[in-house]
Amino acid sequence: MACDREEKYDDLVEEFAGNSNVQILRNGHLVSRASSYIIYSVEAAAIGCVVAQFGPSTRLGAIVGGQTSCKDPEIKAFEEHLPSDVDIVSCHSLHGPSVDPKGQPLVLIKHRASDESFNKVETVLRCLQSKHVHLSAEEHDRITADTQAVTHAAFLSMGKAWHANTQFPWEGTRYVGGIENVKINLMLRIYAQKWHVYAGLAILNPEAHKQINQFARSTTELYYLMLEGRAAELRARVYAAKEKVFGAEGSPKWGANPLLRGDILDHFTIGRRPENSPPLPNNHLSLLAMVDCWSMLGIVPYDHMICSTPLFRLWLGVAEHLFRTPGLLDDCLRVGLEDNTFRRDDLQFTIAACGWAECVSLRQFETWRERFAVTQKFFEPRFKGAIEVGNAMMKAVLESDSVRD
Ligand SMILES: NC(=O)C1=CN([C@@H]2O[C@H](COP(=O)(O)OP(=O)(O)OC[C@H]3O[C@@H](n4cnc5c(N)ncnc54)[C@H](OP(=O)(O)O)[C@@H]3O)[C@@H](O)[C@H]2O)C=CC1
Ligand SMILES: O=C(O)C(=O)Cc1ccc(O)cc1
Repeated sequence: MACDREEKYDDLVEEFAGNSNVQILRNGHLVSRASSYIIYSVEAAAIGCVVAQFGPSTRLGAIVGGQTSCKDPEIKAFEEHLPSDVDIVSCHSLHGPSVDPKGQPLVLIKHRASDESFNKVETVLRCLQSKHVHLSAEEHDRITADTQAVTHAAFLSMGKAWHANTQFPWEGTRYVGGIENVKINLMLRIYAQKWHVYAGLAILNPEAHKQINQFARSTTELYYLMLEGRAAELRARVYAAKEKVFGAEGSPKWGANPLLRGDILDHFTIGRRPENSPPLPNNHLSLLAMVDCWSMLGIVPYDHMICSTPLFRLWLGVAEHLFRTPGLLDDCLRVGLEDNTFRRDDLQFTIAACGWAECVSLRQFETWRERFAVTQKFFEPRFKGAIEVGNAMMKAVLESDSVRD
C-alpha cells in the first residue's frame, strides 16, 4: 500500500493501474492504519511534518522506518509522534537511481525494536540483495557526512564553476580523459536529480557542516598557495595530506590493487572525443582539496567502505589514482603553480565551494535551492544523453570488481 500527497491520488492511481502488487490509497492515515510495516520516503526537511500528520494513525504494534538520507530529523520525528507501542527500525539504501541494489550497502537501524521486529524488516528487505550494515542513527549520520555530504560539495562546486564560465566542459579540449570524465559525469548526475536530496543531507545532518566547511577552507588555502607560487609550502601540505590519508611510504593504506582502473573511465566521454586532443595535465584542485580535507579532519576514507555510495567509491578511486600513479601528483603541483589554463575555473570553483559552505552553515534551504536550480537549468538541455553515459560509466566501474567493496 502506498500514497503520495492527497492531491496526487488520481495521478498515482493511473500510474499504477497495471500493477496489482501496489495498492494506492488516498493518504498516509489509510496506509498507516492498514500496514504492519511502514516506510516513510519523503524529503528530509518534510519528515517532521509528515510523521506528525500520519504517525498517530500507525497501526497498533506496527514497525515504522524511513529512507531519509539523514537520520537525525527522522528519528526525532518518530520519537516525538509515534505511539509508544510502535517499533522503530529505519533504513537507508546507499545508492541513487539506476544502480542495481544487489551488493550495495543498505544501512539498518534498530532504534527501538524487538529482535523479532528487526528480523522481520531484514527478511522483507533481503529481496533487494543489498549488503546489510547495522548502525545506530548517530553512526550513520557521522559516516554519511564524511562520505556523501562532502563528496557532493565537490561536484556541486564543479557545476557552479563551469556554469559561471558558461561552458559545457565536454565541448572544449581542456577536460579530456578518465578523471575529467568522472568529474563531468558525476556532476551532471547530481544536477539531474532533485535538489532536496542533496540539500537535506548537507543542511540537516548535524555532522556534515564541519566537513563541508573544511572542504571550502582546503580549496581556498590550496588555491592561494598555487596563485602565490608558494611551491615548497604547497608540496609540503599536499604530501603531508597524502601520508595522513593514504599512509606513509612502505605502509600504505590503499590495497595491493588500485580501487580503479584508469583506462575504464576513458571510454565514457559525453559527445565526441576531440581528435588529436590528449588529456591536458590539470592541477585537480577539487581532488587535492578533498584529500586535504580528509587529512585535516582525520578521516580515513577506507574505513567507510562498508557504508559508502558508489559515487563516493568512484571519487575515492580517482583520488587514489591521482596520489598513487607515479608522477601524476607532481604534475598536478607543477600545473597548479606554473600553468594558467585552469585558473579561471579554479577561481570559480573556490568561490562556489565557499558559497555552498556558507549556505549550509546558515541552514539556508531556499538559497540552496536557488543556487542549485539556476545551474540545473544551465545543464538541463544536455541531461538526456549525458545521464546514460554516466549510468554506463557507473555500471562498468561497479562491474569491474574494483570499487565494489
Ligand atoms: N534519490 C536518492 O538517490 C535517494 C534518496 N533517499 C532519501 O529518500 C527520501 C525520498 O527521496 P526521493 O524519493 O529521491 O524524493 P522524491 O521527491 O522523489 O520523493 C518524495 C516524495 O514525498 C512526497 N511527499 C511530501 N510530503 C508528503 C505528504 N505529506 N504525504 C505524502 N507524500 C508526501 C513528495 O511529494 P511532492 O513532490 O508533491 O512534494 C514526493 O513525491 C529523501 O529523504 C531522500 O533523502 C535515500 C536514498 C537515495
Ligand atoms: O551516491 C550518491 O552519493 C548519490 O548521489 C545518490 C544518493 C543520494 C542520496 C542518498 O541518500 C543515497 C544516494
